[in-house]
Amino acid sequence: MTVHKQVSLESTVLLLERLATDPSAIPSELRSDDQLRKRLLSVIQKLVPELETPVETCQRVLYNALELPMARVAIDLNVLNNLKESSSPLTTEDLANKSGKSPDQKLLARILRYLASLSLIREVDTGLWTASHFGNNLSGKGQSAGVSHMVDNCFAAMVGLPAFLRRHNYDPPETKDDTAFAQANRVSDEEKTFFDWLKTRPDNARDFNIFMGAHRTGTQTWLDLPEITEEIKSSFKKVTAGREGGEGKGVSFVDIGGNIGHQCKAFKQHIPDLKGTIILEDLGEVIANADLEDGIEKVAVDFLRGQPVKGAASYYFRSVLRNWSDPYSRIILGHVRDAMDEESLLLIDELVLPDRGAHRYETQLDLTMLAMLNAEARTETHWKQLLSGIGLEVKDIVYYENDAREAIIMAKKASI
Ligand SMILES: C[S@@+](CC[C@H](N)C(=O)[O-])C[C@H]1O[C@@H](n2cnc3c(N)ncnc32)[C@H](O)[C@@H]1O
Repeated sequence: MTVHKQVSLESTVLLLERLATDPSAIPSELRSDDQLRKRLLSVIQKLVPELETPVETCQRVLYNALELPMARVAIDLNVLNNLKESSSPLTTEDLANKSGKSPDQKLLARILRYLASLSLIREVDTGLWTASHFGNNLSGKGQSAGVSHMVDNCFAAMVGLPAFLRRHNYDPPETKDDTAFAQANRVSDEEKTFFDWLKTRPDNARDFNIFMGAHRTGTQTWLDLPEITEEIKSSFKKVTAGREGGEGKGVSFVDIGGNIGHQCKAFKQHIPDLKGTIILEDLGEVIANADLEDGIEKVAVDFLRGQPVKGAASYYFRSVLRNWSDPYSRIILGHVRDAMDEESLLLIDELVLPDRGAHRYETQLDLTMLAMLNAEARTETHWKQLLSGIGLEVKDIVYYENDAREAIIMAKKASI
């Protein structure tokens, strides 16, 4: 029995070693069978902390803070993309020449050695480098903007969270001005919130805006849900019926805090036959960067102050209310409630956390919202309380991603 166990364990380890050293040997079924792939990933991630010694755990965890900043450097020096685009391995000197930044070569070699030790790139010979699956995964436009956003915009707040929580005796305030973000960045009075701070930092804002187009975790989108798109179509018919101008003058979709219009464009693509105007709302300086097509209009709105578009078929928030604690969310939602017709739909595209067993994708987002904005990701019970407290009734919650439970919460004005 023991011998059998040893033999099968040894052969399992050998097999995994072979796959790690030569990723081309990974069976294609493992990449194509998503369930099996996720099971293997989950088991490996759970086994690592179980098998480590204290020294190994410290080596892995204590220096973790270096990983993302050095990925940021790799992106800055264009290392990942240069390797991805090259058909043959590149030397340190090649990478220095192609970086556009003339880095010191000894420094670059140290950085590359570190990146290779994390598998962000591969070291095929002394001073000779090639791309890796891991590095390629981070090199896309949205992903590399995400790395830059995390390091340049969020890192100080994350690192400062312990001191902030100590200062507040582990009972953080709900205000938008006194945050770990504000404390860590020692912000001036005019830029106390992250969104105010972005106003004078166009490079940081650009990375944030690009990342917003790629920040969701799965491949499904809410627009793949026919039960929701059919509801919008039906609501559009009802809100425009009997109105002057009819369907031609109606508003089908208002994306509130819609950034530079990723979802407005997706909406138009998914429901091209729906008449009516699509409206993108965000702060003036944000929509100034939105490049929109016909049929989508932009309106500069501070959603804490009001909702100018009345009686639209649908009002949509994606990843917005997670930025605001309950008192602010009540103000924002209250303005929308006042603008809604009886038949208008409120669509909240958000994480809906389970009461227990939350996924890492959910818990890490929740605490990032705390660090940046004194805000949070909410459970189903919390969402229902928040909405019913201001006269909005949840009609349905439709989940469309399972790891991080992304869902559409559909609500209407509560009948009086
Ligand atoms: C986390 S982003 C989500 C963007 C977009 N909905 C998405 O899912 O890609 C939050 C958005 O809220 C906008 N925002 C922040 N404060 C605002 C305010 N007071 N009024 C209007 N928009 C605001 C930001 O500019 C940003 O585009």
